[in-house]
Amino acid sequence: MAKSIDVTDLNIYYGDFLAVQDVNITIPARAVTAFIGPSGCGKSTFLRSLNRMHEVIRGAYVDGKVLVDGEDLYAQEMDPVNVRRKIGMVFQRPNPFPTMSIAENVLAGQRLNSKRMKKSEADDVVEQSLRRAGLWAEVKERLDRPGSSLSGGQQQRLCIARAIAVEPEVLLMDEPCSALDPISTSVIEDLIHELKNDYTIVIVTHNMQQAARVSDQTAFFNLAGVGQPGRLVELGPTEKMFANPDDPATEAYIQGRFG
Ligand SMILES: Nc1ncnc2c1ncn2[C@@H]1O[C@H](COP(=O)(O)OP(=O)(O)OP(=O)(O)O)[C@@H](O)[C@H]1O
Repeated sequence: MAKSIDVTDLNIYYGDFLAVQDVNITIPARAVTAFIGPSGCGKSTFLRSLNRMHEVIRGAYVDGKVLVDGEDLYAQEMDPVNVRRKIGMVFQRPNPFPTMSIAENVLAGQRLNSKRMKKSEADDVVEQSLRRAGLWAEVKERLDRPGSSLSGGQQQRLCIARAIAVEPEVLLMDEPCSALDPISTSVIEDLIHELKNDYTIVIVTHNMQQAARVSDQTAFFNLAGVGQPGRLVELGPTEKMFANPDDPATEAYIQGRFG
């Protein structure tokens, strides 16, 4: 199920503006890769290029290659909708469909893919996805209540359940805990740890402790200067990146000297 991602010479544009320049990176399967770096260096932009969400913005495009287990995401015959099904995304603010029930929220991806399911099959997807997202015990008695009736941390786990219900190969998470309290954050971090047995996970985070806790490898992005594109400065095993990075800018950022 989980797949590795190989990015070669990727440039990412918003119209004429080159936001991220010349990224080369391999993201391994069944591991967590963290993207860190100061505001505006292109972490979210790069993340969105990994499931073709970037091009949803008018005038936005990329050049270079993104291969998922050798398959070119940007090949002409590749359907972006299918790409987004295989490479799921969880956003900063929990965004369940507010009027849909908890169960319908979990099934929303399936419905979008117009997958017809028997009731028993749908019930099974709901239960399994909520179990995997660590939310089942808390919501099993109220599956028909609206998604908006849950707390922020529960809503984020519901969004994770929705993302994994379609059995993606990769899970992209853009600051998934930044709107959550410390207890919910810790629940989500445990969940990430659990999910990496089956998924390729990429997480953008501003929280250095979180990157150190949850990730196996860390990628540090930075800007060469104001108005310059973001670049991948250093990539390495998380322990090494935090204890003994090669680049002085990585060290300065991790130590909180800028950003
Ligand atoms: N929709 C957009 N249209 C034009 N430029 C954009 C758009 N979104 C982001 N940018 C620009 O692209 C660059 C990278 O932004 P991005 O949001 O990817 O950075 P980031 O590292 O994720 O920042 P943060 O940590 O603050 O979320 C910035 O210069 C930003 O202004």
